[in-house]
This record gives sequence, structure tokens and C-alpha cells, in this order.
Amino acid sequence: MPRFSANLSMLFQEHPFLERFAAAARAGFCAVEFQFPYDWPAGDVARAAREAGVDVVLFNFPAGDWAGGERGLGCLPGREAEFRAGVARAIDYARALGCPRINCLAGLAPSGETAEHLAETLIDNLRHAADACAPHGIAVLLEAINTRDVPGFFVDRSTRAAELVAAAGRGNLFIQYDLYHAQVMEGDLANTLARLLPQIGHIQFADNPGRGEPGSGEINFPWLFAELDRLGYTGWVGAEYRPRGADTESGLGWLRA
Ligand SMILES: O=C(O)C(=O)[C@@H](O)CO
Ligand SMILES: [Mg+2]
Repeated sequence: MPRFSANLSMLFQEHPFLERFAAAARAGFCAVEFQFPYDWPAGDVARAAREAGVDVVLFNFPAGDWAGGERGLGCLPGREAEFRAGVARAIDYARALGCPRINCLAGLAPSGETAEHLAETLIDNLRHAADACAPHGIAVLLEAINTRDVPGFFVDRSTRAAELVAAAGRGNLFIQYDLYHAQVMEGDLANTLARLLPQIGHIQFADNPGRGEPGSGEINFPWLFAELDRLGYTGWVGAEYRPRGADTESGLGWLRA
């Protein structure tokens, strides 16, 4: 079976953030990931992970004014300085946490800009991020997000993310393949995984519809997890779903199985 990490922005929300690390360890996870650690000092986050005995395997670059509706800075012309400051901040956190990969959110396509200009901006920003991360042994990821949940997201298909990553042309640049977003937008998960595998630096999952745990929807997760082994994928697979029950533990049947 693949190596699973618990996404602490979605799982274990019945606990305060810094207590979710220990909750994940008690549930059997040896690795965690999360969206944004920036509300907590890096030292506090690192201590929580160390004391729980879990590795931190992924988090996101700062993504703009999230509460105000922004969903990333990667493709936004005129925001390059803010993106770059976010890259530096994320590297500081990654070094404190020993985290080897950081995910870039492309953001919502602003009106009045051509797709070509947005793609150029994103590619320049990805190159900057990859070059800044490379000396620290950190990989940079680009994730496609479905436009049913996030209307207007600029990179909405894994095949497009793969094209942009290839165009940026950096050895430490990969795609983050989220099975939930891919199922909403593209389907054909197994064939797409096989085709994009060399470019995949991290996988996440939730069932569809509803973004719940495996077994709550239409995706055949036992078969797909076995397929990841058959394909030779050795990276992390992040559980990034909204538990349907009152607590996370009651939805972990897929992990026990
Ligand atoms: O929504 C997702 O999927 C993610 O992976 C997040 O990190 C982006 O908000
Ligand atoms: Mg995801």
C-alpha cells in the first residue's frame, strides 16, 4: 500500500491545529501535510511535529488574501513581488520543519488578462520558486483545482498543470495530482496517473461527490491504491478530505483496511 499522510487542514479538525499532529500519530499516520502554517510560529509547528513523531511532507506557499477570496498568487500579473516574498517565507518554514516539498496555487484568473499572459506569469513564478528552493533540496509542485468548487481557478486540469511544469523546465518542479479534483474535471484516473507519473511529485485524495473519505462516493480507492503500487509510485499520498462523521477516527476505515 502507498505511504499515506494526513492533511491536517481537513482531518482532525476536532482538535486545535497544533494538537492535530499527535492525533494523526495516534491514528497511525507517520506523516502529515497541511495547507498554510503561517498563523503559527515555525518553531511551534516544528515542535508539534517532532513531539508527535511525524514527518511534515507538504504545505502551500502563501496564497494571497484567502479570507477575501483569493486562491493563490502564481498566475497574477503585478503580484510577483508578493509571490516572491511568500516563497522566501515558505522556505524558512520548510527548513524549520524539514519539509521537502511546497505546493504552488496558481490562483483565480483575473478578468481583462489573456490566458497567455497569465501562463507566462505563472511559468516565471514557478521558475523563481524552483530556483530558490533547489539549494535547500526542496521540490516545488503545481496543483490543478476543479472549477466546480473554485470557479475561475486558472489551472483546472492535471494535463494543463503538466504542460506548465514542462514549460517551466526545472528539475525540482512537479505536479501535485489530486485525485478528487481530477475526478471532477477529467476522470480516467488510472490512465492519467500512468501517463503523468514521471511528473507527479505528490498525490492527494478525497472521494467524489462530496469530498469525503474513501467509500463515501464513486471512486474505487482500494483498486486505485493498489494501482499506485503497480505503477511503482513511491511518493506520499495525502488524505485531504472532509470527514463525514463527528470525528476523523470514525472515517479511517480505508486506512485500517
Ligand atoms: O484544495 C486542495 O486540493 C489543496 O490541495 C489545497 O492545498 C488548496 O487549497
Ligand atoms: Mg489538493
